[in-house]
Amino acid sequence: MAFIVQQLSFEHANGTRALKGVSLAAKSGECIAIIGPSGSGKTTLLNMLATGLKPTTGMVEIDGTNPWSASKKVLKNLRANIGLVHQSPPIPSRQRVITAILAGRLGQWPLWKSIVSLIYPVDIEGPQACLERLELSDRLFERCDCLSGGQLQRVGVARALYQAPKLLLADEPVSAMDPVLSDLTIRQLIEEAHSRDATLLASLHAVDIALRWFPRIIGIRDGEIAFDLPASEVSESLLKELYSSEMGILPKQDNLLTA
Ligand SMILES: Nc1ncnc2c1ncn2[C@@H]1O[C@H](COP(=O)(O)OP(=O)(O)OP(=O)(O)O)[C@@H](O)[C@H]1O
Repeated sequence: MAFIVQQLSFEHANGTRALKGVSLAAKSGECIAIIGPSGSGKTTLLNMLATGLKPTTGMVEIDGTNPWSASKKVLKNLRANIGLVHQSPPIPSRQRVITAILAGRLGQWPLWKSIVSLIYPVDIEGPQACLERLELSDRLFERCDCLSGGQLQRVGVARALYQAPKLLLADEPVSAMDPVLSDLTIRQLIEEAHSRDATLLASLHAVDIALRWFPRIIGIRDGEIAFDLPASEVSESLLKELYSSEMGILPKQDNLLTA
């Protein structure tokens, strides 16, 4: 699902300007990584595309629709086609893994089915298949508060795979995983996007993973786009500039590529 944002700005209630005039566009089926220092605005941008935050100024258009001037019905349909993987999945701790994954389709099901799914699993094979892709199928009936941080993140990814959205947004989806599982999980997200011509936009602190898997890289710093380039054109000096501290301290290349 294509999207366009133009001159997008967002100011938090306390006056922090998290985004300052961001413009970018993505086509259906594109896979894009957003990288940048902590606090640069990555989560804010993803939340705006997920229609969870309304821009202070600027325009968002997803699949040709401005969510903030759309009717309730259109907005509901749009949201059912947008999946957001949170860095810390907002899953009630006592919930079972299967229920958490089924919740991915709450926006697509009629009300009665959504309510039943919270009490009784209305589908077992679907969630199981999503967990298998992430090597977690043995945890289908486990309670979420019995999982590690990295396992819980994979449940959040499984929920998005089960939802099968046309716009897949992922906010630091592998930050709690080891390198092997991080690679596996990102590969699954990319394959999912390719198989359904869905657009994938993922924020990542692991620059090596971003460069390895994503053809297009957007660098964001202090609420502004620093670069938007094919991965092959993201140079060491661009990365050093992106991550250099306000104090002028430059990161070592080794640190960037193993973040
Ligand atoms: N609820 C909030 N109230 C006020 N300021 C906020 C709020 N949430 C985030 N911010 C500020 O907005 C800016 C952008 O934050 P954001 O979470 O988008 O950055 P990020 O790039 O995702 O950071 P990280 O990599 O650490 O997750 C930061 O300066 C942050 O302190």
